[in-house]
Amino acid sequence: MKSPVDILKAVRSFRYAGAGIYNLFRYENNARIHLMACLAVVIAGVFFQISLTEWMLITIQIGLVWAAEAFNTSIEKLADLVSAEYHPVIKVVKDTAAAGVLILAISAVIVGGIIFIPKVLIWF
Ligand SMILES: Nc1ncnc2c1ncn2[C@@H]1O[C@H](COP(=O)(O)OP(=O)(O)OP(=O)(O)O)[C@@H](O)[C@H]1O
Repeated sequence: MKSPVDILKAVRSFRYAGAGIYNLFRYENNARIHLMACLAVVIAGVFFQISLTEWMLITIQIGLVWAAEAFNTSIEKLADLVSAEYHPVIKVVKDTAAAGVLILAISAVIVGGIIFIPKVLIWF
């Protein structure tokens, strides 16, 4: 009887996704900026000993921004393949995909501000 779950296929999918993550941080400038911002937030989280709930909120925000960056990069690559020349529709496609990243990045900054600003203000 054929197994209902193809483990090898799942492992291969993980490998492909891993290659995607590697390419994202290796070649995409914005993804590297988000990686550095993430490291800064994790260091700040450890320094200020933030709560479990705050860690969960920050983890969700980081995941959302990275996922948006991955989708944005994927759309950009596909758009470049579809039309290397300037095209007004490609402009809308790329600008809208970038807007998705920006919206989630702003939300991450707001959440980070709500968590960290009161902790910094205690010093003053
Ligand atoms: N083929 C195109 N047709 C129309 N506008 C384009 C085209 N390529 C890029 N653009 C415009 O330039 C902007 C930047 O596009 P680009 O692909 O260089 O993205 P990027 O964010 O600089 O990413 P990367 O540096 O990773 O390639 C787009 O948001 C869009 O406004």
